[in-house]
Amino acid sequence: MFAIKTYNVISNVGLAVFPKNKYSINGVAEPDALLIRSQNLHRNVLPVSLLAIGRAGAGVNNIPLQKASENGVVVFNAPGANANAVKELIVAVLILASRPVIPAIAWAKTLTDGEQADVTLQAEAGKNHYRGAELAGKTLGVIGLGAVGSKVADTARQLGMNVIGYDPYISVEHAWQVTSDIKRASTLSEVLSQSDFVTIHIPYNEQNKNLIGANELLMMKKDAILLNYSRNGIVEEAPVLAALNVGHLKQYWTDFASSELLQHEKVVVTPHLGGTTQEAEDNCAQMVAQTLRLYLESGEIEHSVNYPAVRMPFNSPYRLTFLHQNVPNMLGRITTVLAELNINIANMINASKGDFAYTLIDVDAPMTAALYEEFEQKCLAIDEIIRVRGLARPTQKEED
Ligand SMILES: NC(=O)c1ccc[n+]([C@@H]2O[C@H](COP(=O)([O-])OP(=O)(O)OC[C@H]3O[C@@H](n4cnc5c(N)ncnc54)[C@H](O)[C@@H]3O)[C@@H](O)[C@H]2O)c1
Ligand SMILES: O=C(O)CC[C@@H](O)C(=O)O
Repeated sequence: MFAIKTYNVISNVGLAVFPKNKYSINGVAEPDALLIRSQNLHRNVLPVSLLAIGRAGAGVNNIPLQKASENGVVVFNAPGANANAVKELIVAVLILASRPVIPAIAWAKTLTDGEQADVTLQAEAGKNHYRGAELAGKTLGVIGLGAVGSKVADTARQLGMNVIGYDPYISVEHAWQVTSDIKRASTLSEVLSQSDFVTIHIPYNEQNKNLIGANELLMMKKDAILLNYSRNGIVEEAPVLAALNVGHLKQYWTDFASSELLQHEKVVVTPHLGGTTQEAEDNCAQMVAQTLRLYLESGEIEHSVNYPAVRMPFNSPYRLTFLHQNVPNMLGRITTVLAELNINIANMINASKGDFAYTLIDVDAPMTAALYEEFEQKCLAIDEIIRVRGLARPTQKEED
């Protein structure tokens, strides 16, 4: 049995991925895996039992990645699984930022039939106060052309907007997805200075902390509108409020609340709604539950943010897995341990990601508990090996 502990509201479509005869959900204090959304794990102690963390979403800034890597905890996310939901919300925000639909609806609700004019006449007479502007022909700057940004850029083009994209680290996969008729900016200032709207779709990390501050706001057009549906720490709040106060920035729309922002009349805060659609919650939970299950049962890694992707079908009924540091001669040292114990290798694979690496070795013969214990002790005596697991190929019945 594997034990999963969940935090936040996780869709049942995701939880259904774990068969009840093989998994307990929220049954034990020391689980094999956590399945979370925005839960902040930075102050949590990661139990020794913990093999994996699944983030049902894109952003992983709520997870202590370095600590997880060093403790042999593989962290998975659900790349792209909520991108359509965010894109649709951004389209709504662009429209609502250009047309005063929300105040107009609020005003219409106040109308009552009068002696001089009924509500129809009053609505016609008052609508001029709620004149908006169209998106077509305006310029949208998109910072980050990953799963969300590439979709936003595409849809904005379909709405007739000019689009300038900025992503110096774009992946080949996303480069293929981005519509070819957007302008590519090679600097942040290029995208900021030319856009009527700027929308940010990048991860929060040390490098992107405060990416948009006073200097960057000054580069923006007067009366531009800024959207932050990525993370709060990417945009510095105080200079944004100052720019709104002096009329340099027209509006700030964000998915991340703070009491200062909520007070300001030119700020609109949505309560972290980007990925909050039924479809996105189902997609995210299902994708990450499947990768958690794959890792727990077969040792294979897909969509991890801290360890490399490694796929290898079982070549024999027994498998050994090694999470280790990415340093020279690890394979030599691991295979030496196996040779010392007279264990024959049927197949193996090794890959690395940054400072960490992963090796899967299928072995010919089953290992007795005593032999496995000896093998594990020898492996863990090697400082650079972080975690070792022994797995048996799931039977067809178990896979069903
Ligand atoms: N509001 C929400 O509910 C919600 C939902 C989904 C994602 N998000 C946030 O949006 C972020 C992006 O999501 P995604 O699915 O598109 O991720 P993604 O990994 O597919 O794309 C991120 C892109 O940002 C680029 N990038 C990184 N740093 C950059 C920088 N300084 N300048 C320009 N580009 C940069 C990367 O190269 C990548 O292409 C997530 O990390 C998360 O924080 C929020
Ligand atoms: O789980 C959520 O609702 C938030 C998701 C979003 O912030 C993400 O990074 O994917």
